[in-house]
Amino acid sequence: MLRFLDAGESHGRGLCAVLEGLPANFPVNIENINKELERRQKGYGRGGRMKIEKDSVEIISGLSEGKTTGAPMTLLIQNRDYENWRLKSQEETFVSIPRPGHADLTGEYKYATGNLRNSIERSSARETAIRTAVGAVCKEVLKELGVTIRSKVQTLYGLNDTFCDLFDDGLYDLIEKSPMRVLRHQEEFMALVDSAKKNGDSLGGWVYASCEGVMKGLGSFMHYDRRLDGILSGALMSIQGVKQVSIGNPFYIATGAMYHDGITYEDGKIVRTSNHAGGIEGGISNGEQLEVYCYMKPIPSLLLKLPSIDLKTRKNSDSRYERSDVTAVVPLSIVVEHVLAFELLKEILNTFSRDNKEELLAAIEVRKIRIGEIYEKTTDY
Ligand SMILES: Cc1cc2nc3c(=O)[nH]c(=O)nc-3n(C[C@H](O)[C@H](O)[C@H](O)COP(=O)(O)O)c2cc1C
Ligand SMILES: C=C(O[C@@H]1CC(C(=O)O)=C[C@@H](OP(=O)(O)O)[C@H]1O)C(=O)O
Repeated sequence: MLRFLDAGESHGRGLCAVLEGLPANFPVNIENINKELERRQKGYGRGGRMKIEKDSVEIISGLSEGKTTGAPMTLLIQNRDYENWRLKSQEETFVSIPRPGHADLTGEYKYATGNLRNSIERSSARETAIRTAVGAVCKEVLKELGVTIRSKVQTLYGLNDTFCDLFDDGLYDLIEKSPMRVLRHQEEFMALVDSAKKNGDSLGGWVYASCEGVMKGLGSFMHYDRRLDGILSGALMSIQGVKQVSIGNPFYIATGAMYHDGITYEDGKIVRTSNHAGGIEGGISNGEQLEVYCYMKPIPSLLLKLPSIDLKTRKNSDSRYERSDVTAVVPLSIVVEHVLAFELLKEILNTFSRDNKEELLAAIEVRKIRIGEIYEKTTDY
């Protein structure tokens, strides 16, 4: 079974992960992983931290001559900001006023360390850097299996009536117009971020990701915890700030006749007439493009004051601000890709369960041949 654990605090020495269960003989190019880490750091609306960090991964186990060996893989990312934090005094880093929407208060309810900084450090989305590195390794394997993943920002600050594509490389295409509001250009995205920043406010929004080449038959309806839609949405919901996940377009409200994807034969092959299901039916992948949408709430660190409390004085207080992103929808889209990469590879290995590249490719091939044979033979269904 493919699994990983990660560790590390936002301003500690760094982040690390141990990824176990990779089949042997898959090439892993560290440059490709670093490119993904760089993509995750970009995006208009990021705060000062991203000017300090320049993420790159060190892989200290699990690779030989650039290929997986089947051994556990250990990944490390250093925090450059550690140099600025390590000499800070306890008073400087002490926090007793929780930010509404962040993990400051709930973490203290649970761990009771007496300093909210401890919750802030581990709950931070800094952790998504190492999750992206893990997912980038999985992407390397998926590439060999013919699976590719892309993402884009769908809309800013959660307005369901704006449907735009904002790719992290800056391309911006309108895919559907709304009479209410249309974000036409990247400049408009930037203007919205600038205005939120000026007002001391923050923004959330929707991102979209698609996976091509996903083989039919991942996941299962045999038990609730094996359903692919449940597995993917649980993992995506675990990303810091994500509050809604949809398999298929959540904005497409339609009747059954409009919604459900027809099944037809074309040249002896089963073909779907549309893909509103987003690639999963009955908890199992149907071989269509896998399409997911995630909504991120607005960033909780705001200059604008919200009601809060001071746990030290036990009095009401304005909320406190600390250095922050205004919006993180662009990096979120990259994180979503990598969370999907890990989960998809895990499900592929759960389904085809092989220990090396050659046997895994052969097992996938057997399934494809078998499905092809059924299509040819079974004209009666
Ligand atoms: C890539 C990324 C960057 C983020 N940057 C910030 C930030 O700078 N400031 C902040 O307060 N929250 C930021 N967040 C969101 C918080 O981490 C998140 O709201 C918090 O962990 C609580 O989320 P939850 O209620 O979904 O667990 C970021 C999230 C992501 C995915
Ligand atoms: C460090 C990252 O994101 C951080 C996530 C985050 C939060 O509260 O979640 C708060 C900010 O950190 P800082 O308090 O150091 O400015 C973001 O920069 C990153 O994405 O690598």
